[in-house]
Amino acid sequence: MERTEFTEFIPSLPQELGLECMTRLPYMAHRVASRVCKQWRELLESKDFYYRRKKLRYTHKVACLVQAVHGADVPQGSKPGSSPPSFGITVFDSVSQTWQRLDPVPKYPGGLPLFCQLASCDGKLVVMGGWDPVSYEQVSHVFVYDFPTRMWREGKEMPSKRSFFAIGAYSGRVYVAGGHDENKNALKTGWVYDLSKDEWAELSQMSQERDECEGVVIGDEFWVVSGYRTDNQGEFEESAEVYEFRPGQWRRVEEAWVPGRCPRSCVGAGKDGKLTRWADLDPEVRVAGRGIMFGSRVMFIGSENPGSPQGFYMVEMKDGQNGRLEKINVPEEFSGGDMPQAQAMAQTTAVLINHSSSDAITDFVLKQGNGVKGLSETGLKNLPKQYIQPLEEIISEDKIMPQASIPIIDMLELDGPAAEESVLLQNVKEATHRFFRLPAEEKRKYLKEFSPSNNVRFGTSFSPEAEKALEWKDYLSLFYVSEDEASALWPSVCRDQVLDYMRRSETVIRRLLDVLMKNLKVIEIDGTKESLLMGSKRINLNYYPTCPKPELTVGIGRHSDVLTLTVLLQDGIGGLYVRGDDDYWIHVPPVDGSLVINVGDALQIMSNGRYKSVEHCVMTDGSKNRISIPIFINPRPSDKISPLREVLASGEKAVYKEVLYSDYVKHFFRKAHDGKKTVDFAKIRLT
Ligand SMILES: O=C(O)CCC(=O)C(=O)O
Ligand SMILES: [Fe+2]
Repeated sequence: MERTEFTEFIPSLPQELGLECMTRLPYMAHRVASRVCKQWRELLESKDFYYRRKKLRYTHKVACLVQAVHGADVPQGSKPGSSPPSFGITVFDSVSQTWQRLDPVPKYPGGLPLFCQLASCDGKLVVMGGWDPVSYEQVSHVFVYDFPTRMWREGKEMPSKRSFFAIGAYSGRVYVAGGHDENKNALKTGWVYDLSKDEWAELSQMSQERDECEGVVIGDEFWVVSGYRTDNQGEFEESAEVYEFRPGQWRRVEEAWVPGRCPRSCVGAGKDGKLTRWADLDPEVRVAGRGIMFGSRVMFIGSENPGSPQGFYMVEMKDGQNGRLEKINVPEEFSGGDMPQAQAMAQTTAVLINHSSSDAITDFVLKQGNGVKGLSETGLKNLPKQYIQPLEEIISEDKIMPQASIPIIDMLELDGPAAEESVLLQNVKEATHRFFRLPAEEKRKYLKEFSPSNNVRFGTSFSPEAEKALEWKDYLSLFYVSEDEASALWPSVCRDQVLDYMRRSETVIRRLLDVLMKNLKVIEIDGTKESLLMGSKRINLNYYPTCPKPELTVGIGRHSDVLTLTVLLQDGIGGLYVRGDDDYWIHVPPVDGSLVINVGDALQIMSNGRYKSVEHCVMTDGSKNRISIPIFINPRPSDKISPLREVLASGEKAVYKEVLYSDYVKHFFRKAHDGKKTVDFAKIRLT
């Protein structure tokens, strides 16, 4: 029997009809469909087919997000102690509600350069610049993604290196302006890249330098919003520059932006076609800030409450008012809330760009932070004054209230006169800086894999194995066993000063515990109680390097400490927040010569909930390095903790059961920071 050649797209359907069916196939199904046969692949990848779909209006916009990719391989030569952050481009189709990840760009098996900029131009996705994720050097690569063929190609490199610039595309060209060069000099220059000719040309200069400005194309203008000058690092300006495509010249606009506020990711063209801060658009997403227009709909990335997980939302914008906010279901793999970050180089997250599988209309770029842990701009308050007072006063007036978890206490009489105290504090801060200034190879010796002792550990983040996002922090953690052990094993650049500080903080710790216990009717801290309350000690030297994108990450996510008390010395930078009774966050300002005392979970359990452990977190700073030095006062690992006998003596019902402290700590470290949930581990459940 003679074999029939199937030349139809769909066997037994006339070619015309088969083509009609193929045209209706949504873009997100093209990848799979192109594997059906050569004929389908050729059709789906052809330009004519794309124009046909476009003409018949079967194309629509999709959003492209730069998201962290978990579990990527660690390239050789990466920074010590960490795998470089790995990012990929996710495509979200709001019509079919489907999510896909694009192949990595050429040269970057891990996905993308860090901090690269994206634009959509002529239906193609253009990726420019950024940093090499291994060496953290600026790169000038250009990559272009073609959606029909799903292929990347390399474009002509940018004329020189430039990061954190504004980008926008218009009529087959990509415009870049501002940012900074290799030497961190803010730039007022700009370039234009012609996509089809693969050529770069220089633009005229803006009126001033604009580092970390943000770009958006509105109508036939390229807006370069805010940014700051080299000498005013981080001082975001209120002005913008507008490049008018037609005459090809810049115009300066004053009062275009909220001064001091970073514009990155937050800028868009609103429904009236004017420059908009997405954060102002929908009050329901209280920690919004990132958005993308899909015609009359806007996709938001944000949280409903400060600190609560970040989600994706869609809102219909009707005339003059916003419609109901719908939560978009995001498969776990693409939820992108927490972003993995490299050691002390935590960073970007997502760039959402408006491209279409077919047609790019307005280019827009949006970065999504791991705002998951971010705090709302509105929910912040300053620490009430009554918490800032001398230790003597607090103790003598019995002011440590059962509910108080955040007294800041003047560190009077550590163990000696005040002048000595300030030298002591200065010394330990300097020792901390000395340690973090050591060359990487030196610090590396104390990484988990290499450290001579489990009691000395250099690392990053909190529970790196459990967290999807690492925190923007390095630390040296020193568990105190004995003076001899410490002298032998702790790094010599800081050992003596740290030991001295620990030794002399003993007095203040005992006095605090005395008064805390007195309030619980514990008359005497005998040997057993002493072990239970302060049987083991650890000191951390925390280092939060300047973060190029502070709005996108955190130093430490929201958590409470597991222990009895934390005695924390911070430098003058600030950034520590504690959670107040309501859902607002209080900044704990640095007060010279003072310590911050945090009540921990173990004390909450032992006091049967009369003292509450304090939830806190640390925000990153865009222009300064910060250090902090907490001393962690713990029960011993082998102690069983439960509400104290004295607390229950009057018949009060125990709220917490007895738990082995080491089990409690293990439970804490098994997961990422999650506010105060750990304490539920010890809660007695009422059935
Ligand atoms: O750096 C700070 O201010 C807080 C540090 C902290 O919360 C911790 O190490 O548990
Ligand atoms: Fe803490």
